[in-house]
Amino acid sequence: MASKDEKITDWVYKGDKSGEFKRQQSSFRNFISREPGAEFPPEKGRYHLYVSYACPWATRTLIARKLKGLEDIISFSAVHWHMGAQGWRFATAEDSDAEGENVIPDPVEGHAGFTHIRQIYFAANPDYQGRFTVPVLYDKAKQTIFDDLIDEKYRAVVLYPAALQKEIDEANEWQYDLINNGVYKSGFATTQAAYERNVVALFGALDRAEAHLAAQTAGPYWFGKDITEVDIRLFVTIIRFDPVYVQHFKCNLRDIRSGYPALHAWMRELYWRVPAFRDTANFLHIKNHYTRSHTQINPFSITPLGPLPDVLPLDEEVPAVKAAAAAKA
Ligand SMILES: N[C@@H](CCC(=O)N[C@@H](CS)C(=O)NCC(=O)O)C(=O)O
Repeated sequence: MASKDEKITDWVYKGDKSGEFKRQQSSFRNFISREPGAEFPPEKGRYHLYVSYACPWATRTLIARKLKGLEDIISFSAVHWHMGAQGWRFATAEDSDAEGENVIPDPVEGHAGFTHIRQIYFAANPDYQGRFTVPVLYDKAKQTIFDDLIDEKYRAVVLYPAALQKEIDEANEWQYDLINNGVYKSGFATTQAAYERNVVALFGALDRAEAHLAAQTAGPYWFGKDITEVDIRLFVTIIRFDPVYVQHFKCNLRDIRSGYPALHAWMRELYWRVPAFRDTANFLHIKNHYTRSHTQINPFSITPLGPLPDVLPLDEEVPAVKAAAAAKA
């Protein structure tokens, strides 16, 4: 946070006249490495991953963990979907509104009595002054944390192949700023100008993604036949787009299901045919978190029911798309 009197719920820094949301840089930048003598070597049971099913950044680590078969190596738990004045909190035995795999109190030894993610940050650094974000990777051996996950850490063989690294980096650069973060910059904007600038840029980037996928004939994924980091990073935003971002963050120039056929097909391919994507998409957490935590946007905390279903089946289209297809045939 920029200063001590900044609150968790101040998404735009006080005194920032631009009205623009600026996501902070992570400060615990540690890396697991196989190099001999590495400070953080890969080790079964040593690391615990804290996530929120609501958070796109956290969900991409869960997807990567599953795709790379790390489930027996790195344990995980998920926080409750509600983020209040103290930030993310752990679920308790009394919570009956947050179903999902491992939505549990802090399971790490030595963390008895921990109620919030912030306590893990302070245990790692009592003078920590930043935000308390997920995902967090906790190192039980060194009792320290990582709060910046996929960039380098999961970059091994499959998801970040050498032959594609340049193209992956290029795609990540515009997609991160304009799409992943673009929805937040649109939704958290506190001036009309900041909103319009960001929402127009967001849809320009979606058009670019749509054109790329429409031209991809080699396979269903971003680069054709193999899933890479780009699919993971883009998916976590696109899967939340219709259920949340269209209405909650006012990203409503179009929606995915009626306005972006290639993105829609790509997203559903991942969701319906690749368990790592479907199993980590928890719409209860996703919808409730945004609509009931951001009370500056939605003061009555009413969660819209639609659009229904959260994700259309592979062989179903919205009526307008069906009608257009019928007219063409
Ligand atoms: N450093 C993290 C940032 C992730 C992030 O911004 N997470 C958001 C939720 S989507 C969060 O936990 N925000 C809590 C806060 O800012 O108080 C990463 O890149 O992995």
